[in-house]
Amino acid sequence: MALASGVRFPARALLRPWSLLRDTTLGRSEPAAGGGGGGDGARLFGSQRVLVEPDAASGVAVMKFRNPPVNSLSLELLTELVISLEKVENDKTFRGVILTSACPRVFSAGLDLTELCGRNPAHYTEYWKAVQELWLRTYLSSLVLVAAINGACPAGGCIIALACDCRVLADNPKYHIGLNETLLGITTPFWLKDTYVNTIGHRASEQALQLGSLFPPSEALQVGLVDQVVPEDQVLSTALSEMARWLAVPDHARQLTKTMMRKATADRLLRQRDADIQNFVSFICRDSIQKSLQVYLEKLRQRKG
Ligand SMILES: CCCCCCC/C=C/C(=O)SCCNC(=O)CCNC(=O)[C@H](O)C(C)(C)COP(=O)(O)OP(=O)(O)OC[C@H]1O[C@@H](n2cnc3c(N)ncnc32)[C@H](O)[C@@H]1OP(=O)(O)O
Repeated sequence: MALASGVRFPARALLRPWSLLRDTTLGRSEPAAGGGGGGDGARLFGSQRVLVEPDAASGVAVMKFRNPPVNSLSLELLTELVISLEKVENDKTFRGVILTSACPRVFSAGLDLTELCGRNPAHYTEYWKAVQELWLRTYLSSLVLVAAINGACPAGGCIIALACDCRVLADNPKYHIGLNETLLGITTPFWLKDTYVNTIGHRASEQALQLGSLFPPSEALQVGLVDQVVPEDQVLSTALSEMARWLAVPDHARQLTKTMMRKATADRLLRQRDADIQNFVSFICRDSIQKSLQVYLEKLRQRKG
């Protein structure tokens, strides 16, 4: 699978990349974006953990994460997301994608902590490459990406949302969004910090990153982390209206402008991807970091209700 930024996929994906995209959505598709039929289109794009509901008429695909219970970003989900996005991007029918969750109450719980605990350096290397790849693929996408955030959106979930062009958040006080890495005893890599700064500014990022702040909807709107907060049942329709606004602009001009705005940030990572991986692997392998993550994961498992 030729991917621009060179992520290594699991062996079965390399041998038969589309094995990850076999249709598992038959009979389960909901109506597609813009009221069109998802039927045959859904068969083209669906995968086990990523449902894609394409609407060729509007040129918009709704991509839903389905990795229950909390859409944690496992290696498999990261891989399927990258492949699904690439597939939609390569189909010139599509000009926009709405990213949302098929799991109730959670957009994404962020990186899968079981991928970060008790594994070996080769696994961490593969995993971090996949994280980088998803970020590059979304951040530099020529498509319009709108996040319809219909649930909690911490850490890696927020990172996906930040890579989109526009964010619509459901107005539920439990749906917090932000980068809370410090509360897990880990730090945000420079390229995610840069994305935060680009979105909410330096001072707000400095404060929010150090405190590991997770913002409820009203505060997320105030700080500029999301563009709209709407009642939960209007998240998708609002995301579609936003999409229409962005698609009203000629593609070439919008794309050139997006590249102009984002290239420097992405280039900083592209110039030092290998060093960033080594940095991550040596950091995550430290005993103290492993301990912090295990304590956090244990607390999560014990915290019920
Ligand atoms: C250089 C160092 C590394 C830099 C990395 C920088 C970038 C990003 C980092 C990250 O993304 S780290 C992950 C941070 N994520 C979180 O802190 C979120 C943790 N989860 C929650 O707060 C809640 O689960 C939720 C998302 C608000 C949902 O709450 P809900 O009450 O609906 O579900 P729970 O009962 O809490 O969870 C159900 C089930 O899922 C497990 N789980 C939750 N989050 C994760 C996760 N991120 N990874 C793996 N597993 C997770 C949780 O333990 C429960 O499991 P069981 O007890 O049912 O087995």
